Order: sequence, then C-alpha cells, then structure tokens
Amino acid sequence: MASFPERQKRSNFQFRTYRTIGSQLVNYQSQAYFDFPFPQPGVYRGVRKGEALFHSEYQYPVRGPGDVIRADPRPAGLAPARQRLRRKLLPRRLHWSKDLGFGGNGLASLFFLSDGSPNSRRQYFVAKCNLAGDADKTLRQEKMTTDEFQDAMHIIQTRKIPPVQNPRSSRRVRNREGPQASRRWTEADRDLRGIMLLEYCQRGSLHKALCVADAKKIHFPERALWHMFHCLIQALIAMAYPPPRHGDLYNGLLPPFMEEIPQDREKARWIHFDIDPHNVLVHKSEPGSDHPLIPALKLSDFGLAHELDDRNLGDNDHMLTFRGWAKHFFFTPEQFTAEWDHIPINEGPGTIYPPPRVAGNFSWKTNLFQMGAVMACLITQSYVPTPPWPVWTFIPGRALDPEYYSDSPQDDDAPAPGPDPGPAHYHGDDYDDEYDDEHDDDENEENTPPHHHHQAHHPAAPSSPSYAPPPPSPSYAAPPPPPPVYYDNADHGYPFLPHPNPNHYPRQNPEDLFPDGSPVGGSGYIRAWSYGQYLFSDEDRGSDASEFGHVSVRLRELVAWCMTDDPAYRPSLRWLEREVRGEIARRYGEEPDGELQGESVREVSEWIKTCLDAPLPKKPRQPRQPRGQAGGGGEGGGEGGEDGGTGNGFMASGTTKIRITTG
Ligand SMILES: Nc1ncnc2c1ncn2[C@@H]1O[C@H](COP(=O)(O)OP(=O)(O)OP(=O)(O)O)[C@@H](O)[C@H]1O
Repeated sequence: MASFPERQKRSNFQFRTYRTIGSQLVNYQSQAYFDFPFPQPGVYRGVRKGEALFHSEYQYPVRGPGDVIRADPRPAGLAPARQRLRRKLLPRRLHWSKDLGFGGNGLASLFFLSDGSPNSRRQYFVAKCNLAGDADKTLRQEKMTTDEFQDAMHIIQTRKIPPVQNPRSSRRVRNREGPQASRRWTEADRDLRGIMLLEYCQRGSLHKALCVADAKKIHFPERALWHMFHCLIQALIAMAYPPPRHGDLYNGLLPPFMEEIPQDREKARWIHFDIDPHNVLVHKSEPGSDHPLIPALKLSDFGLAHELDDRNLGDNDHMLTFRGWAKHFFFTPEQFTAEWDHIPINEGPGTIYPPPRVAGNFSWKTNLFQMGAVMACLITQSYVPTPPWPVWTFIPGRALDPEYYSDSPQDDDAPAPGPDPGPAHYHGDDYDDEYDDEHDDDENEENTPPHHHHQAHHPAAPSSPSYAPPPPSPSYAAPPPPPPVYYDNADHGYPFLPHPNPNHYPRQNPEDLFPDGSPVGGSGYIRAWSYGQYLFSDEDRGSDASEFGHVSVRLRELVAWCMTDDPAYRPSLRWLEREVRGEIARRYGEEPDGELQGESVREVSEWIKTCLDAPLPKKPRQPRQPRGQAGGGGEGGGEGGEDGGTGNGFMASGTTKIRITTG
C-alpha cells in the first residue's frame, strides 16, 4: 500500500491527466511522473481553460453515429454469480427470468415469484449480487443505504424478501428427492445478506434509452427532458431530505412520496458519487398517477453513496479516497480540480484553513453536478467532453440572493457565491504575462478546439427577458488585470489564497465585463466557470438555431448552472425545482404532467414507444465468417442483458471501463 504522500501525488497526477488529455491511464514509472511537482508550487490560480494539452486529438463534442456509449466486455464471474442468485432465491420460489445487466461490481437479474400455478400473476423482482461473492460487504452497505430513502418516489426501492417455502410442500421436489428434501435449505442457502431485491423498472436505464435513441437517430423530446430534469431534482431532494427522517411531511399520504423540501431543516449529507445514465432507471407512467404521461426516473445504485460527516471531512485519507469515486466522464470539479495540486504533503482539504473553494468541497452540490452531467448526456446524446471543458457562464446576479444557493440553514455555512474570483483574483503575486498568453483564447487560438472559438468571451445569452447583451465586439481587448485582492487574515502558511469572500458579501468582480466594457453583474448576471457551457454555441445568442437547438436555451442554461466549477454557484434545490416546475407549467400546462393533448404529447408518446419501450436494436448482421471465427455478441451483451457494464473510475484497477468509440 502506497504511503499517503505517494497516494496524494498519484491522485494529482491521474487527475492532471484527466484534465489534460481526458484519460486516466497513467504510468507511475514514467519520467513525467517523477518530474511531476508535488505539491505544485505557488498559489492555485483558478480554472485554467488552456490546460488541455493535445487539442488536435481532442474529440469534442463526442456524439453522432458510433459515438455513443458501448457495452463493455462481460466481466469474468457472471455465470457463478447468476448461479448463486438462482440457488439462493429458489427456496423463496423466485425464478430466474433473465439478466438485466452488469456493472463494475455486480450482476442484476430479473426474477419472478410464482406459486407454481399456471394462471398466477407473476411478481417481478430484480436481484443484485456482487461478482466477488457474498463475503463482499459493499452490497450490504448498498442495501442499507437504499433503505435510507424508503418510499421516495424517485429513488429505487428495495423489496421485501419473500419467506422461505418449506420444500416439503413442493410436490416436484418431494417426488424428486423424497422426504429428506428439507435438508436442502441449509443456513447458507437462506442467508441473503449478499443479495439485494429491488423493484423492477421495465424500461431499463437511461443509458439503454440513449443507445436506442442513437441507433434510431432520434432525439429526446424537449418536454420529456424537462420532466426528466424535474425527476432528477426530486431524487436529489430525497437524498438531501430522506423521507424516513422527515416522516411528518408525508403524514396521511400513501407512499411512494413525491419528495418535498422542508422549511429550515438541515440537509442530510449524502453524496451518491455515481450518478450517471447507467444508474438512472426509467419507471412506468400511469394515468391518474403523478406521472400520467412521462415516466418517472429513479436513481439507483447506491453502492458508492456515503453520508459524509465532520469526521470524514476532516480525515485526509477519506477525502483522498472520495476523490477517486466516480465513473470516467462523471468526476466532479470537487475531485478533478487543480486546486488539489496545491494542498501540502500530508494534508487534505478538510484539515487546512481556510478550506479550498472547490477541492474536496463535497456536498449535495456534488450530486447536482453529476445530475447536470446526466442531463447534458440526454441533450447531446453523448458523454460530456473529456478533458472537462470549462467556459465562462453567466448566472443570475440574484444568485447573490441566498435563495439561489441555499436551501437550509446549514448551507449558510458554505461560502456564499460572490462573483467568481477568476484568474485575476487567484494569480496573486506570481501573476505573469505567461498566464495571459496561455489563457486568452482570442490571442491563442490553438488553445481552443475549433468548436469553442469565441465561447469564452461570448457565452450564451441568459434567456431572462431583462437580459439584453451588448453585441460582441471583435476588437475586444481584455481589460487590464485588476490589483490582486487578498483577505490575508489567516496565518496559515499554506500556498492558498484565503477565501475570497469571507464576509459572505457579494463583490463586483472588475473582470465581469461584457466585451464593450459594461459590467455584467450590473445587468443582473455574474460570471462563473461551467463545464456545461459547451451546450451553447455562438448561434445561441437569441435563437435556438445551434447544434442543440432542439432543446431550448433555458433548459441548457439551467443545466450549465448545475455544472459550475465552484459548487457555491450551483443553484439551490428549492430554487431549481421551482424554476423547472414553473417552466413545465408555462410550456405544457399545470402539473403533474401538464395538458395531455397537443403536438408535444404526440411527440412524447411516439418517443416512449420507439425509444423507451423498444429493445436495443440488434447490430446489423456481419457477413458470414468461416467457422471458428465467429465474432462476439452485440452491444446488448447477449443473454437478455440490455445494458453495458460499467466501472468506477479509478477504483477499477486503473482502467477505463467506459469507452467512447468514434465512428
Ligand atoms: N431495478 C432495476 N430494474 C431494471 N433494470 C435494472 C435494475 N437494477 C439494475 N438494472 C440494470 O442492470 C444494470 C446493472 O446494474 P447494477 O446496479 O447492478 O450495476 P452496478 O454493478 O451497480 O454498476 P456500477 O456500479 O458499475 O454502476 C443497470 O445498468 C440496469 O440496466
């Protein structure tokens, strides 16, 4: 086991690779690793847009035919895992139907409960087990965590385990094995600690829906996207305010509960760490329910979920471990930010003062970022770009209003979102021209992939009616850097700048200027780095005619706000939920699913049929090959597996298990 400083250096190096070439595969024997400065000298200077090294190789944006998510090779150990499930569930009369999919760690199979009579209605259960065997504790942990969110409508629910049936009562078994049959159910057979039973989501995961949409060349309709956004927000509300802990909110209601935000209560500090399209399942829609038209989404797979407490946050070892918990493409700035590189040896984000703004600043806003990434996947029908691509976004100036960034009293302890300090703030004493050269897109075009020209200085216009952006001026020259701002009242001795906004007092950043020099904050918006701003292009200014024009500017903008670098700029759940609900009502009529007629309903119904209810199209048949050379199975994974496997980032022995194949 590597020492803590060695782990720190490795982690910094891995994430630098992630930020620069978008890969995680690193060679710790390489010269580059030995030369890698640890810790990084100097102060952290904020997001460095030009950090991506090989722009010529940069595949952005990753989408289009052949660019979607592919299934991974099947992991070893599937067959024994399935066998284990079948053996252990048989005493409870649960019969195997098919495999649903597999992940980095486990297998999910569909079972049905049958009393043996031919006309009985089958009840379906999803059974999950670890590939590593029953001794693996992670599934037990996952079971306990999933139960924390019991009765929440947008979280997958565990199902009660049916009782063991006495084998004597089974005629088939008696006939076959005689009166001794009862010996078959040993203690070990009854022990289901390594198995989890879940409700069944017939339509599979969003990942499967994305694969079908890509194969059939169809978009997710905007109306469906708004609703899915709302479902995901509800799931995050459930994690922040788990229904079992706030039972009084739901008094007199029948579960499952539509999640609510209670007034003035502290949030639970659950971080999912693994929100991605694989782990969002599509449930059913039912007339008369809360989802009469568009199916509910359910967040699943709480294998990595963790409720952080002060002990975790102050434990350097834990924090470093959390840094590596996510899948490729879904790491959050809290994990990949270069701010980590400046943390001194043997220290961690929780033990230095003042705490870093982004590095290790895990909170419910970490979930919000990953949820934004899932929405970005649904809009673009491809993964988010790696290396992660930061571009300035503009968030409402009213973001300075606590309602934008805070739901509960506890959030007020977090830094209030003053204007993003940006490089002008971070550079401090060692500011030099080199920094400008490196980061000024207009001057250094090579640093910008072709699709991103001008985006940094001309992000999409916020769509609020009060917003009237001045026309971009080609002769724009960056304003001279303002004098560095310090609040150096903490004698910490670390190479960190103190918190830029210790008094929670909003400051106007002199850099927040439009190209003509007018202050952005003054016109109601402030500037922040976002990894979701790539959803816009120049054509978006005032129109929906861009590459993602099938999705309104408003939806993309809200997603981009969930994906800011600094968690403080991400919106509060209450604010976001209200905005999204308001937009749905304005566009499609009142809740729950709006008016159930009109063009958008036809579009959605058609999409449900062709995308959600349809199986993954089979790969076109390859020309027959000579015997003995037959190719491997299709992307669905064969044997009823509808979904590809996945793996968790750096945990999976350092290999990237999700791949993007370009056409
Ligand atoms: N309740 C369910 N209903 C329908 N399909 C499911 C259900 N649970 C899991 N699946 C399918 O099985 C696949 C594998 O799920 P599982 O949660 O076991 O993966 P995992 O091992 O936890 O993956 P990872 O941790 O790598 O995300 C999912 O992507 C999904 O398609």
